[in-house]
Amino acid sequence: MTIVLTPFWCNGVQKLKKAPQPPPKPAHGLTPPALDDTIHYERCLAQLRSKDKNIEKYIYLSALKEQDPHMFYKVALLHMPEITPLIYTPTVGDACLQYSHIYRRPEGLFISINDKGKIRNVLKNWPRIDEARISVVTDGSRILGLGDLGVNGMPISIGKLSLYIAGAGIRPESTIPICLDLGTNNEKFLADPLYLGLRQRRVSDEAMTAFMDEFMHEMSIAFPKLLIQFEDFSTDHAFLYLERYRNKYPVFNDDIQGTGAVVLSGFLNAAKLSSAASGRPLSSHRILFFGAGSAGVGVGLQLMSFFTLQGLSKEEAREHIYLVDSQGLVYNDRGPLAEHKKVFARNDYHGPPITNLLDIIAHVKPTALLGLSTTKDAFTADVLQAMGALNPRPIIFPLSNPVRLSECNFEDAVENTAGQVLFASGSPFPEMQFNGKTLYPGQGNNMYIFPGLGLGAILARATSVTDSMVEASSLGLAESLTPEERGLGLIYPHIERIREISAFIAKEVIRAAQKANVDHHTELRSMNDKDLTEFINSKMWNPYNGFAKVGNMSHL
Ligand SMILES: NC(=O)C1=CN([C@@H]2O[C@H](COP(=O)(O)OP(=O)(O)OC[C@H]3O[C@@H](n4cnc5c(N)ncnc54)[C@H](OP(=O)(O)O)[C@@H]3O)[C@@H](O)[C@H]2O)C=CC1
Ligand SMILES: CC(=O)C(=O)O
Ligand SMILES: [Mg+2]
Repeated sequence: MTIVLTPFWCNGVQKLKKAPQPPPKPAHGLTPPALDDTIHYERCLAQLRSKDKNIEKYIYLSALKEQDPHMFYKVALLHMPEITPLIYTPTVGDACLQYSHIYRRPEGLFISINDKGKIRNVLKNWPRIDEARISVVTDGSRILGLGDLGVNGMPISIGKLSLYIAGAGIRPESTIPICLDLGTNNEKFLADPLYLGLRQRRVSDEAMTAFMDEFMHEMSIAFPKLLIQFEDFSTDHAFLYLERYRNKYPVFNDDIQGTGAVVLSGFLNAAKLSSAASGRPLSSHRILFFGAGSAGVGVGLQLMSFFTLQGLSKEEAREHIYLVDSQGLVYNDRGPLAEHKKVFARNDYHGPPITNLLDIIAHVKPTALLGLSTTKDAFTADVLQAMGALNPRPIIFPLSNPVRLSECNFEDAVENTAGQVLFASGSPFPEMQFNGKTLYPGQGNNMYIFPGLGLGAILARATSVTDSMVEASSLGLAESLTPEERGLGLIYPHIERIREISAFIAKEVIRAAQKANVDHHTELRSMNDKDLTEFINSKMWNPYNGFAKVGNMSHL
């Protein structure tokens, strides 16, 4: 018998403030006689697969999630490789572009600049205040590589939280997707009669900061146990608000820190394979970032921090990293630079700007080329061949999302490096045959990090998310490869193991929180690793067994 959950939007706010109850079993006669959970699961999969277009599959899955969350998460968890690209990148990119047209019902909180001065009243309308543990907050200003989508960014917050639930067993009721509406500079949306957001251009930086200060303060009062994940803020605001709030509230920025962690992890596993082929030590790597925004610089900072842990000075660590932006190689003599790029501006080049990627590669001789530029096909055949000529096993990560903005595809990377490429992309590519061998692309996406990082921070009741916690998530992910996965040459684990991986990452994150003294759940300190892992697993919400058996997180 399938369990039908009444969507909480239908119930009225007052009623919903009560603790969640197990869903009532539908009374006899209210479901068809032969409705069986196992067969219904097959029925749902068949309905999903009958749709031709991914956006239709997205719409079907959104409806299933609302009507029968257990079935939705069961399908998602048992078919992660098939479902993740539908509820997350790349399809979520289309869902955002079309949100104002495909919108059917509210899911999440919308807080606009017009709510300034009374944000508290809006937050009070959230039906499950006591349950709230994690919120993904976007202002829609840089959605994936698609730019300013205004309030159409909401599906990003929804999609990330679905992955928290599927991937780390966060209770559905404990999640709050939030989209802040501070206007949009997207002319097409402003002219669209169906656009769902405020019909005004983005407010000034000053007005935004005043709004953000009130928002963060009121969030901490309304939801005292909440961890906040900032998502897809434009790069200047991403760095600004992370620094402004990170020592005051439990908050992290997924694009800077989550991406930094996932890419460091993949880089470490790739570097092992690359070093085995070249004999070069880790300390000889030169990493070229094509793209110097929140993601590129975030990854650079994470790599630099790792190199300093290996005993290098900050200056020595910095030497390993080269940035390229839309004006070419980033170096000090080039002229004024955006604040976030300065840390990696080169001091060892004084000539005219180098703008062509092939020329930059000839100058830098990189061992690794990472794309975070939103520039489709920037890694041309010539670029890929140049990387192959420089390295027996070149590390090439085209990480821009969605897939249509990827700097190259897997097939081209394989063919232009004689199959030697160590590859990871932001959005998924299919495996391929090359010279009689199956080659597997990695997916270097922060979805491997944030569920475990968030779960660990929540369970530790961390008062802030420290750099050491982020680093622990990264090293935990790198370590979580099984011997079988290493044997296949993978640099990221199979996504089917996401719960196991998230539990491991959460354990590492909790230990790091304890070392940094930011944990408030001090009972966890005396647990050995085995008991701590069991504790983490016992807290994961499980869609298979029905609501009654779900762990209760209300004590956290
Ligand atoms: N795989 C993952 O997990 C993640 C992937 N991403 C992806 O990374 C991408 C970038 O995100 P983010 O850093 O926040 O975005 P930004 O827009 O802030 O950064 C883009 C960067 O690319 C540079 N750039 C743009 N065009 C070119 C070009 N033709 N040649 C060289 N450089 C160029 C820009 O240069 P300039 O500074 O001069 O404008 C800027 O430095 C997005 O597609 C996003 O989806 C982000 C987070 C996680
Ligand atoms: C994956 C992600 O966070 C991004 O592309 O922005
Ligand atoms: Mg993002």
